[in-house]
Amino acid sequence: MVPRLSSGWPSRLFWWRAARTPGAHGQPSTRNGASRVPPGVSPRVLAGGGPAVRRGSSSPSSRGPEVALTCERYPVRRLPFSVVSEEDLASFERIVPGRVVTDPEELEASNVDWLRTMRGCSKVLLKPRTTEEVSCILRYCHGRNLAVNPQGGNTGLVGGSVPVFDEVILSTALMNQVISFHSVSGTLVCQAGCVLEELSRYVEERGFVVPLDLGAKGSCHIGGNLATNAGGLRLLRYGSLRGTVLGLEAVLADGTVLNCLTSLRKDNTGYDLKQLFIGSEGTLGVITAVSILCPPKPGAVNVAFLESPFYVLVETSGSRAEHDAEKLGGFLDQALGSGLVTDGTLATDQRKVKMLWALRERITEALSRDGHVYKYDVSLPLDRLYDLVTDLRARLRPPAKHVVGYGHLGDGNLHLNVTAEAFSAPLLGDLEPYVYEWTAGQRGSVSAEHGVGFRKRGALGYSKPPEALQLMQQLKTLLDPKGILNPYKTLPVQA
Ligand SMILES: O=C(O)CC[C@@H](O)C(=O)O
Ligand SMILES: [Zn+2]
Repeated sequence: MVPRLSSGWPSRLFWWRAARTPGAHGQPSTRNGASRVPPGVSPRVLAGGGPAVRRGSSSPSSRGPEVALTCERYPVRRLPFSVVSEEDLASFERIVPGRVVTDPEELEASNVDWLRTMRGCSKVLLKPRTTEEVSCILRYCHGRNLAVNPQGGNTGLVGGSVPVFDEVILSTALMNQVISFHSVSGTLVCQAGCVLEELSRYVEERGFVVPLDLGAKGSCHIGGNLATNAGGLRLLRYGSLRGTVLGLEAVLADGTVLNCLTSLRKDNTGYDLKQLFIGSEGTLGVITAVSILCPPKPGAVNVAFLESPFYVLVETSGSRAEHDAEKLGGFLDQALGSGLVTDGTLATDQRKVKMLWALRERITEALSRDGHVYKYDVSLPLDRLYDLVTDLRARLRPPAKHVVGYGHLGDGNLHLNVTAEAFSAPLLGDLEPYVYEWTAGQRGSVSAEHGVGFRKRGALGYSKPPEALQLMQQLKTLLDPKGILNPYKTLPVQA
């Protein structure tokens, strides 16, 4: 069911299909089992709808019952870090005056993840504005053996951005300044706490685009994007952050500032150290500033939305509207003529393009309204991408409600989501390790783009050999010997 497109042409390509598990309740399906609209997306949205809901836009407390403490739901033991004392709070107050948050209500939003499935019990949140302040905080915490949870927009889906116990939360929210923008090369240098959507607006006003786009753009921070090596909606077109990031600045666990914030296109001076921090999820250092290459804003954008039983969104971007329209028209004629595609709609004007993208971007939000969501984010060979979904639909019974498969077709990335009314340990047992074994059987990856965080660290062995895991551990010990940075995350669970 994959439309054949000339290689390298589509800039973004997504798909989804939804169906109920046997015996589950939910919205009516069409005869072939596919919903007419993506799950949870109302026809009103299809017809024009409201603005896209941003991940993180609704406060956790406004969305249902109390979230269970992570340490009560999952088998995890607190490591022997110190406990924050009154004296520590006074020291923090000297480092970031007026920006030490201890109010439990304010802390709640930072202790709970966006999915509302993980909750820490941190007693303090710090809001530095500068790299020097981050350095002082880490030097202090290192000396006192206090664990630290670096936090950006808290939009992650693997529990990497919230504390597991009482880690000090170090937020980048106030580190939101653009440092420089080069109007010829498109090189953007900014602090880590800049919100992705605001950066997008900033560079688009100057004729460029950020090479990264996500449903969570309204809340996520660029530093968090780098720390998690976020993939997102433009990866097929512009490649991963590992290619578009030119440099970064990070603060190490002991407070050392590592300034690799270059903007050079070529720099072949030995190890590419910035790559260590991209995707390290705050376990090796706290990213404080980034330098990123922004491509020119495309002059023409076309979006095609093609229909059933799979829904595919194809975006093309180029510089000459007539040329692009002709190519896309040729493809659509061929796809419709061959019966590969049954129906579709095409958009070139901004409003409709945005509306079509909202359908895709809001699936995560829609799923979160369906109860507890078990999320898997796997890379698979393209010809097996959907088999895992079909397989699970046949296997699972209630309390599973919906098994939804969507993702990034062009990247071979399946987002497998299983919903249930509430968390169920037996259902988790039905899903894991089955999903991971299935993925490993295809030589796939158990985390295509969401990272490892707290949730996937037990599954790393399905995608990396023991030697690679050992090297990861050695690097962690080298850079953070006391293990204070984002503990309980990203590295394999220690026996
Ligand atoms: O919610 C998910 O499973 C995927 C979220 C995100 O990576 C997306 O592609 O929309
Ligand atoms: Zn995705």
